[in-house]
Amino acid sequence: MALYRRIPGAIAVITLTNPPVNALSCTVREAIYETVKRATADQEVKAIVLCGANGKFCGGADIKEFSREMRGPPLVPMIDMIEESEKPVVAVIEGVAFGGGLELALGCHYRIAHSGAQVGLTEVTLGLLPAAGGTQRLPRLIGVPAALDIITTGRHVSAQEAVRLGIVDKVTDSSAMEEAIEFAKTVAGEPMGPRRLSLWTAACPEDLDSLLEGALVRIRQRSRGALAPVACVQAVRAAASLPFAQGMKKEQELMAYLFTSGQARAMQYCFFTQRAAARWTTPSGASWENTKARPVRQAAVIGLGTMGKGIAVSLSRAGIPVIAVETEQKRLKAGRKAVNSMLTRESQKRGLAEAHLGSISFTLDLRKLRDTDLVIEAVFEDMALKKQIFSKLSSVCRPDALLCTNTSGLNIDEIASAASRPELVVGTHFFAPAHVMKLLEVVCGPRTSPVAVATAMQLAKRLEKIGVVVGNCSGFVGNRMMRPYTEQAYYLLEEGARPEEVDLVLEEFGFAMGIFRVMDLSGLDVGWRSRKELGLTGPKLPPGTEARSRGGKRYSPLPDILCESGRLGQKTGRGWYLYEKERVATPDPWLQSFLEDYRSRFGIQSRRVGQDEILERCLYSLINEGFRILQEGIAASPEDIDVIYVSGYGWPRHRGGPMFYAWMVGLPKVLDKLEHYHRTHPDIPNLAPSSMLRKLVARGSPPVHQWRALIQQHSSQL
Ligand SMILES: CC/C=C/CC(=O)SCCNC(=O)CCNC(=O)[C@H](O)C(C)(C)COP(=O)(O)OP(=O)(O)OC[C@H]1O[C@@H](n2cnc3c(N)ncnc32)[C@H](O)[C@@H]1OP(=O)(O)O
Repeated sequence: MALYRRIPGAIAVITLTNPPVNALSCTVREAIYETVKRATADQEVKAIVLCGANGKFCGGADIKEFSREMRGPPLVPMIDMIEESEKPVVAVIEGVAFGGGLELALGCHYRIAHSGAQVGLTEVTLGLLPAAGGTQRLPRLIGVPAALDIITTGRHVSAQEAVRLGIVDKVTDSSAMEEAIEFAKTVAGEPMGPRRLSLWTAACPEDLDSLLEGALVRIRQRSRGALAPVACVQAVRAAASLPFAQGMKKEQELMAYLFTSGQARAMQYCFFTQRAAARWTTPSGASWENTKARPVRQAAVIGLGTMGKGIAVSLSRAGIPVIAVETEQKRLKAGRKAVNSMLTRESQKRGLAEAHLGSISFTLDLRKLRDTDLVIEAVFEDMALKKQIFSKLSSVCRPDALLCTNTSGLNIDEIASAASRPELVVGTHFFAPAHVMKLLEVVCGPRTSPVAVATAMQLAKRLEKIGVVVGNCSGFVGNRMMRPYTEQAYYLLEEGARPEEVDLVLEEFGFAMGIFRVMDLSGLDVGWRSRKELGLTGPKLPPGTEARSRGGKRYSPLPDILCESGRLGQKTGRGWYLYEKERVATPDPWLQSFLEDYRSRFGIQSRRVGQDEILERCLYSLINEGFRILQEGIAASPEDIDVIYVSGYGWPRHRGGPMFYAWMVGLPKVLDKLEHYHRTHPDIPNLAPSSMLRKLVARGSPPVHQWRALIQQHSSQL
């Protein structure tokens, strides 16, 4: 709702009241209409102040209403009504003014912000555009180039930048409300015509076409295939070239097209699932609601390799004092230097004073961890080494200290077996670079206690990461699903495709990089090392093993052969591609003839592999593994899998995540295709459709949010 009160000085104050973010629900819109009408009709009122309750102006339209039938007054005429008011309307921006919230403020005649506030036209992140006049008023207010950037990225703009750009008229460190009231008194009685943005003309550069073309190029690089940012560019073009009323018409047309699109649905699904992941539960009844996290006042990181350094920086950035441990003086020195320079860059970028960072001390002595609340071990993926460390930690750390292992796939329970308190051992799978990537898989072993899970999830929140609770199995959720995906990519090469063909299909789907470019970037030796450890290649491979088969299943030795010949990816200048200019991947003629030789050596008839087959075999095999993960209770819900893929594996947000995508495609189609590919490739068992997929199809393919109820009938590893 919106509360109305009159205060001395002939001011009407209208307060949006809809916790937690004062979203513009149907009731709020009705109340705004009513209260603004009341204020404009009241002879005693000379100016109006519009604010939000609880220190937040407004988080925009109520996203929950998007999936229901639209009720109540629409936003556009409501904002027009405010702009048309003869009495000045001053918006008090505290906390946030996002999406429709900022559009509402742009309809006001003045905007006063608190220094801690943020503004933004965030609609594009929900697959929409700012269709309550935002695409037409913002360019008129701050010019086309700056508006184009804000509208197409949906980025959050600080109050300081907002005042610099002219989005707000004033920023204050003290009470924005008091400032606005005093200001409103000074402008009462002035003509408001010049303050109506709809009457302004957008300042536009001469080379408008090249500005817009440049934006489209950046959009294609950032989110290929996404409709909303392209529509945003078209709407801003209208603001630059058409009168306001026609621009508004264009904005509405574009919105009508986006609003019902699958992409908008997918992105709104991502918004809610990301928040739902924090509300973890386990079948034992433990949950975020009934389990208290232990406070973490001091943390330690063991190992200052790539992951350890990023984790230490993340902790420090969250204001947590860190003790960083290494085994050798040389490594300690190099680690300290790297961490300190990362922190310096970080504080410069964020304008943070050092006081806001947690201190980091460096040591070779594990005994220094005796008072630590939480330790994150981040050494190499070597089970024996990890167990040794956990055994030592058990004797040096406090009995209640939480012991976390940063592993991308090792058995948490085996690591925990080396600790004297296995219930306090939890997996924290960070993603590289750990101070940048948002995802944290919190891996729960069979003996991990709810308190350990709660503390790790709370830590994720403090580190501004998205924590997702997963069960213990090789590769957990994310990496386990990657395996069949990468394997299919190798098999497609064996059968006749080229790396650039596979990558192009995946990039057109929306991944920033195809799988072969990703492997070249991270280094082919990463997978090689783990295949050697698993005895799939290298010295542990039993003599006489068939080259293209392991345990009766198809195996591709292609990546092993590349590694053996020193092609490790970007770092060696060649991998699946050639890198003559640093980081620029070009198709390599050598690889082409190598693949031809390989096929003829193994008697493989090369064929033209179509784009549909590339996409289906790669994605459906990954999705199929997702269904198996659900069946085994390794993930609590399909939504959790989708959060993992969107926030940690570059799955395009406008496709919602693999499980959501499967549902959008149609589960019967996914099942049918998997059956087909399994029939034609019986030596690839993971193409056999999972029983969970069959079950969902048999039940009429219910929407994703209903799967959880079906899953609960199965076993759970959580
Ligand atoms: C007719 C079409 C018109 C479209 C124009 C629009 O306005 S589209 C909406 C544009 N708004 C946004 O994009 C803002 C989305 N919200 C946020 O970015 C953040 O929630 C926040 C406002 C920055 C607050 O962040 P914080 O971390 O403090 O809290 P949460 O994100 O956890 O949110 C708290 C709960 O509030 C729910 N919520 C947030 N925004 C909205 C919203 N606009 N509509 C409905 N609900 C919203 C959020 O889901 C959380 O709910 P829980 O049930 O507690 O999970």
